[in-house]
Amino acid sequence: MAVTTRTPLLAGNWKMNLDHLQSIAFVQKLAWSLKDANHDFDGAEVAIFPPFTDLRSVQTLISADKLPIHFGAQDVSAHDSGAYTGEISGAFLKALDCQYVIIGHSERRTLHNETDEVVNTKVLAALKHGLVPVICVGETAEDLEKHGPSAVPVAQLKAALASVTGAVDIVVAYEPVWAIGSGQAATPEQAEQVAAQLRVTLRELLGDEVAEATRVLYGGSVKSGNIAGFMREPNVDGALIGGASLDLNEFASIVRFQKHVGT
Ligand SMILES: O=C(CO)COP(=O)(O)O
Repeated sequence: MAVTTRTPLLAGNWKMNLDHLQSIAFVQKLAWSLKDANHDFDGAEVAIFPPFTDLRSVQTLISADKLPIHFGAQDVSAHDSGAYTGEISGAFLKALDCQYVIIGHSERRTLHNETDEVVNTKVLAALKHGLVPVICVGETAEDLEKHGPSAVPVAQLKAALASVTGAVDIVVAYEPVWAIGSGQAATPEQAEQVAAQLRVTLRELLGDEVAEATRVLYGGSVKSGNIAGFMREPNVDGALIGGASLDLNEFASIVRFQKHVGT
């Protein structure tokens, strides 16, 4: 059996919370808190996804103080530039040192009618601009009842990766829609089952090497009280955390649950 060398990723999706001043205070306190706790930043990567208007402030702080915290945006335009009022180009995000961008979050799929095709064009745009897409997939409660746990997430991943080839750097986040913000997280076994299927899909589409290297995260009502269970699962390489990432102590506690790499 292959040994995993994937570095776990604990990522906070702030959604539409915290302005740029609040984000600066939060990132400073988070860095102090993790440093105080001797967090092994090489053993578990920490990333935050603030609103667009915070990114410049976060970039400046992280770069000036050399904080070992990664960051990304919550969305990206499928287009490079032009008459697209309100949209943000991947080139602009790259210029702000964003490493990641969340694509296809269920809130964008439902509130902004993002189809699988739109998600795919955004994934291609992210890769073109050197950003790592965090591709979100997940089934609704109705899908779960009708099609079982893996069918919809696997189909969404296949659609998101249309025309994607080669040794790409991507992250996949399995976020069951019924678990987001509901307080009702999936069980670690449920998350593992779907994560394993997503990895099989990655293997089919992009080959063994990419499938082995790609982090598959679980997201949906992750808290400090349930993170350990998810981190024990072999195919779950971290978490995408919403509500709990806005609470400094909660987020710091979640981040500190490290998975042993290389076993
Ligand atoms: O949507 C999520 C992260 O992207 C999960 O949100 P909650 O952790 O608030 O359930």
